[in-house]
Amino acid sequence: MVVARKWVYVKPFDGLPKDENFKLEQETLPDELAENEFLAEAEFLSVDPYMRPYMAAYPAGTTMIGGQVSKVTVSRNEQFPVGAYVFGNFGWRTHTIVNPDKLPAENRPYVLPSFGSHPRSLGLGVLGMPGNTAYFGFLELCQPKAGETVVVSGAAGAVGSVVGQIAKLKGCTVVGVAGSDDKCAWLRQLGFDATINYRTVGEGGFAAALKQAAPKGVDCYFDNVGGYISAAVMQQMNLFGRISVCGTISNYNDARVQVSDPQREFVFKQLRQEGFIVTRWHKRWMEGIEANLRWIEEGKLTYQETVTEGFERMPEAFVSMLTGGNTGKAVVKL
Ligand SMILES: NC(=O)C1=CN([C@@H]2O[C@H](COP(=O)(O)OP(=O)(O)OC[C@H]3O[C@@H](n4cnc5c(N)ncnc54)[C@H](OP(=O)(O)O)[C@@H]3O)[C@@H](O)[C@H]2O)C=CC1
Ligand SMILES: C/C=C/C(C)=O
Repeated sequence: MVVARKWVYVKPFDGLPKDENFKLEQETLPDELAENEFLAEAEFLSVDPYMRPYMAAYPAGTTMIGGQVSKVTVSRNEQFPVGAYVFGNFGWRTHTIVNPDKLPAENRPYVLPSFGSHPRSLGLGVLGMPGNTAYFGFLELCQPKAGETVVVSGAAGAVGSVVGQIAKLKGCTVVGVAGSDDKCAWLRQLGFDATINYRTVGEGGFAAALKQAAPKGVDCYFDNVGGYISAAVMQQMNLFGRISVCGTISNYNDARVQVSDPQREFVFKQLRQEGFIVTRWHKRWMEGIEANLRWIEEGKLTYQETVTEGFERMPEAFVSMLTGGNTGKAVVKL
């Protein structure tokens, strides 16, 4: 008999998530698997920003959504043999019975490719959804060219840190915006040409700091945060600039801030802005993972993880990530 533990969303979020929004529960799983099913035992779980806005679409009583790296411990599906490690969007739970055939194509679990000497947890970060968000969301939408200036907000996180490094690989000058001096120092170690600690310069000083960091203006903006940071970057875009809108974490917990109307910039500088959800590229998923793994193996792409130990600490790790407690990818190890 397998008893799964799971974190249930028991009360709608209001502002920053709090303990009262979550309840740790148990669920006894069936003893027998049906044909095509397998049992997955979680090893690493992901905490991601999207969980905050996406949960608004789910009723109280739903298990928290999310990806995990897990081990197949029992199987009646030859594509997922016992002992294989898989990525799946199984939610915040320790054990899950899965029938992949019943899931939509863009949400199917997959067996992790070999990461060589690198940890399997990278399947939640640079070699998983956030890494692919950087790879496709930046290269496809920004179409960067050597010599251009790229600004990345949320630059020291899972997605942003990879975007900035790919931009350097493409020969760009890269400016990273992040929320602490330590994060900025790490970005410069990664090769970022300039950094801005947005918390130190504040909203009033941001435009001047950006002008100093990007004196030739901005050709590509990879936007992870929205709000006043993005409004200021829009004002300093160059002719024919491209903006990839990846996320707006600055307003996931709060009301949207008022920013000045950016439309004028779009007309006179002939800018192009496009939002995306990374599953748009689900048919090319392994291309992104293989490219990022190759760059890691070649020493051209570096990663960092912030690991919280213990399933019972999932809500704590989630809130910490939303408030800047992570550098690189935030994961929870069971
Ligand atoms: N479109 C898509 O398909 C996808 C979009 N995303 C989006 O990408 C963004 C980054 O995700 P991910 O890399 O996983 O997360 P991160 O690893 O970057 O973690 C979140 C970070 O956001 C920063 N942050 C929090 N509040 C603010 C704020 N008010 N202003 C500026 N920065 C803030 C914090 O860093 P700091 O200390 O710098 O403040 C925090 O560490 C999110 O907006 C997310 O929704 C992610 C995956 C897929
Ligand atoms: C898949 C993730 C989406 C966002 C907006 O974070």
